[in-house]
Parts: sequence; structure tokens; C-alpha cells
Amino acid sequence: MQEYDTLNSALDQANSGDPNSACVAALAIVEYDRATTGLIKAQKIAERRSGARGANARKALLAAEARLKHAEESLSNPASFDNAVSKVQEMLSEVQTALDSMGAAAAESTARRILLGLGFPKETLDAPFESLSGGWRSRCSLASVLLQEPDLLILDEPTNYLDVPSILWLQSYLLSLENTTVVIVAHDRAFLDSVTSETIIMRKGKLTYYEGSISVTERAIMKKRKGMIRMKEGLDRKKAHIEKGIAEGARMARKTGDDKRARAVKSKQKKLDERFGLEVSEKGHRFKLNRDLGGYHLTNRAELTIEDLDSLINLPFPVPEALRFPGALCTVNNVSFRYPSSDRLILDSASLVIHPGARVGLVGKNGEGKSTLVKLIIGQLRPTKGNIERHSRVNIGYYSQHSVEELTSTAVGKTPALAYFIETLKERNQIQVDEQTAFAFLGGFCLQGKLAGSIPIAELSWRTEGMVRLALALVVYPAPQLLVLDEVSTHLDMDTTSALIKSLRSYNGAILIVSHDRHLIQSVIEGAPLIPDIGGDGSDSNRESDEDEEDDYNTGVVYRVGPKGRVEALPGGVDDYISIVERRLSKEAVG
Ligand SMILES: Nc1ncnc2c1ncn2[C@@H]1O[C@H](COP(=O)(O)OP(=O)(O)OP(=O)(O)O)[C@@H](O)[C@H]1O
Repeated sequence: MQEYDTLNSALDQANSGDPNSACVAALAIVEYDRATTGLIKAQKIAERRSGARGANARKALLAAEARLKHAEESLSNPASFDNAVSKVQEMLSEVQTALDSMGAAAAESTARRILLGLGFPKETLDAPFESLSGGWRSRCSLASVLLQEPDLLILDEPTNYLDVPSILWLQSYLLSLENTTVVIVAHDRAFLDSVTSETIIMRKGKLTYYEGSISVTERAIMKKRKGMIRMKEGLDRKKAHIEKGIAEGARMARKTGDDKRARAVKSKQKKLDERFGLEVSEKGHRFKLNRDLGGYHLTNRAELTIEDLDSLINLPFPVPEALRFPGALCTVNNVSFRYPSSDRLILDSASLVIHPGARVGLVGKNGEGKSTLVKLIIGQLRPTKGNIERHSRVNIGYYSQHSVEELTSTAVGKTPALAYFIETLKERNQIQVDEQTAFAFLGGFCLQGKLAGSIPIAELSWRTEGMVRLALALVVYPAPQLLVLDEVSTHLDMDTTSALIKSLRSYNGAILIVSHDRHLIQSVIEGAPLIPDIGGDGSDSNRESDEDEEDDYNTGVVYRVGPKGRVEALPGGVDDYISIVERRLSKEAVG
């Protein structure tokens, strides 16, 4: 403490007078203080100890006395004082240069701007890091990486735990970095589409490079694949026609003993064997095997192979039974809510109706009350004011944000997925399911073989993803008429999210989704294409990639759970919400 006091008073001197002398004096005094403390300690030890240990202690005492003498000399000797001053000056100028190059003067204000952009409330900016929860700590780490403005910025799933306002802020921040190359691993399609211009897809251990964002890339792959399929169909028809001609010619040659015809047939067969296959190269010109494909080839044409792009993931959702009695599944009438432990009104006079087969999306900033509204809808919480009516026969399936955490609890984590699935369905839904059926069902969710039968849940190699699939399988197995999904895509990769979107789009039951994933809401609730048309030319070739899209998709309503507990339907859906947020962000940037 004494040393800090010395340094602090030196700092005061530095601010008011000669900084160099003050620094050197401070360092010399600190050294003198240390030496004095060391000497006192050494004296005490030497007094207490006898024998060999006492001799050692006395040696240490002599050393301490020597250090003290040296420190006293350096305080009084003008030559070493000057030497120290020039060394300190050198150090100070190096530090100053480094600080200038880092933009240190503006560092604090930039750090505050980044933290606010990533959603930190003003009052938490100066709170100790240890006091932050896990989600806020990750945001803080992201902020510190952004602050460094490196030449190469690698971000692994930066949008996890970020809400839409923070994601939009991050998008514009990344786009503003002129001298930084950014490499992003992410599953948020809308985010990737807005910030990336090149895509590397890793599949089956192979990396393939593409120009354009993920959606541009996927549309291009689909288009190329469609072209290949058409070409293959044409070739197959042509081949069948030639083969028929050859068979006919050979039959006639045999019947008439016509050698000339037999030779012509043989030549046709040779041509078919050697020169049949791919006719157009990737660049669009006429395909020549020896020019367009490296290596030695026995034939002149390459076999036309069409890569199977269909995702291996397929989440089979059972079909819910229609309710025999008509009526809404859930009606929220003027509901207000506050937690008993708090004064804050989380929801104020909220109203909404969910009809059978409806699509409902909830968007809003972190902490605005989306999950609270969901818990009221499913009956886990009761309104403080107003009322909620539920259809008397409705079966509700609820995937909570905490489903994965529940599965990591020690007791559950030791159980294999299959046993947990059977047991939980029995407990939660009074559904008895036999092993074979459960095994087959989990297989559809990529929990096959040992992954389902013997490996404990906590030891699954792709743990979180596997747990989301298990939790989801449990929620959809009873085929609920109302499926409620709160932040289901946070831990899913893009292939699984796409499979989930497909399953949800064809689900007959009503769906309520809470998500910060704009694409998930837009494609499930608003019926937007599975792969957005970023180019926007709307040509037939682009439509071709939407083979799974239905023209008469039952589009739904997106509600914003906003400030002061208000819940409002957004006529323009997610786009409206994005505009609201962008307006706020640009106001804040000006302010
Ligand atoms: N059991 C509780 N007791 C008191 N306050 C709570 C409780 N649960 C949640 N809250 C508070 O209620 C507010 C709304 O929380 P809620 O989880 O509904 O927000 P959210 O919009 O779903 O947020 P997120 O996007 O982060 O999931 C938050 O400020 C939260 O801290």
C-alpha cells in the first residue's frame, strides 16, 4: 500500500510539474521501501533462528542490508539518478507511441460505444466483470475483440445470445471496418447474408469456396444442380433412343446378314460407349474430357454425376389431431403481469389470439418479456390482471430456452437419450412408448444407434446440438395442437435449422415462436423463401430453388413485445421491427 501511495503522489507531481523526475523518484522510493521492508523481515527471521538455519537467515540479512544500501545510494547519487531519468524517458516515449498507435486516448469512449451497441445497459458499464452473467460476459469478450480492430478478425458464433438490436448494430459495425478481414462462423443466415461476400462451406471434411453470401451461394448451387438434372434427363432420353436404334439395327443386320449395317451398328455402339456423357462444361462451353478434367480417361466424355445436396437431416414431426370442438387455442385478454418479487410491470394490457394452425412470432429486445408472455400462454404463470383462456382439449408442446441446461443436470446427463425419452414422455405426457418406436423416432432426429441407446446424454460428441434435438423430439412426439418454441435455434447449425424450418412449415398445428433469428421467423411465420432471394431478380431460375415453398402458405402474425410492457402486432412483420430498430440505432449514433 505504501508503494501505491508513493506512486500516486508521484503521479500528482507528474501532472503538475516535471513528470520524469517524479517517476524516477517514485521508482527509487519504491525500491527503497521494498529494501527496508525486506531488511526488517530478514532481521526478525535471523533473531528467531539458530544453528544452520540461523546462519542462512543471517546471510539473507546481509543481502537485505546490501539492497537497502544500494537503494539509498541510488536515491542520493546524481549520476545514477540521471541514468535512470534517461531510461525512464525512453520507456515513456515507447509506451506513448504504442498508446498512440492503438488510439488509446479514444479507447474508453470507443469501448463504451461498443458495449452500448451490444446491448449493455448504461448502468452496467462500470460494473465488475465478475458480477456479469454468462451471456453478458460473452458479449463483453466480443466487445473487447471488436475494440482491438485487428487486421484479421475471427468470430465464432458471435450472434449467439444477441438480440435483434445488437445483431443489427454488430452488422453495421462489421460493415464499417475498412481495413479488417472478417472470418465468421455462424448459423444466423440473415446475419451472414448481410455481412459476408464470400462463403466457404465445410461438408464431409471438404472445404469449398464460393463467391457471394450463404444464400447467394446456395441459390447458385441449386440452380446449377437443376441444370445438371435437366441435362442428365435429356442425355438419358437421348441414350435410350440411341440404344433402341442400335438394338434394332443389330437385329436387322443379323436377320439380313448385312455386314455394312453390322459395322454401322458397331460404330454407333462405340460412339455411345466412348463419347457419351457431360456435354457442357462448368464455364458453359462444350465439354471436352481431356481439356476440362485432369488425368487420363478411357472415354471422351465424363459421367454426369449429380451431387446429392439434400440435407441428411430430416426432423419428422408427427401430425397433430384436429380438435373436435371449434374455437381459439388460446386467447390472451388484456393481460398485465409483474413478478411478485419486483415492481416492474413486465406486460401491460397485452392481448392476442392463437387459432388452430396459426403462425405467431414474438420479437423484442432481451428482457422485454417475451418468455414471460410465453409462460403465461402455456399456464406456467398467472396474469396479475386480465385473463387467459385456453381450449379445453388443447395439447401444448413447449420448448424452453433452458431445455438444454435441464438436460445437462447431473442426474439426467448420465442417462442415454432413449431411456430419458421414454421416461420423460411417461412422466410429462402420460404417454407409454415402446423401445422400438422410441428408437425409430429418435433416429429421425439424428440420434441413432449408440447415440440414443447407450451413450449418456452428457457425453454425446455434439452435445448441445444433440440435446436440442432430444428436447425437440420430446416436445413434438405428442403431436401438440400448439407448438411453442422459445429460442430453439440458438445451438443449431444451419442444416438443422433448415430442416427445422421445413418441418415447421408443413406442421398442421399452431406454432408460436420466440426468436432473435430473423430468418427463422420470416420463413416460418411469414412464409418467406427457405433460401432468401438476395439477388432479387425474381427470375424463374431463382424460383426453382424454392421447390419446397408452397404458394398458399398460411402466413401469420409477428408481435413485438416492446418497451413498457406493450405487445403490438407488426403489420409488416419482421421488416417493420428491423426498421424500428434501425431508426433507433441511427438516432443513437447521431446523439
Ligand atoms: N422469476 C422472475 N422474477 C423476477 N423477474 C424476472 C423473473 N423472470 C424474469 N424476470 C425479469 O422479467 C423481465 C422479462 O424477462 P423475460 O425472460 O420474459 O424476457 P425476454 O424478452 O424473454 O428476454 P430474452 O430475449 O433475454 O429471453 C426481465 O427483466 C427478467 O429479468
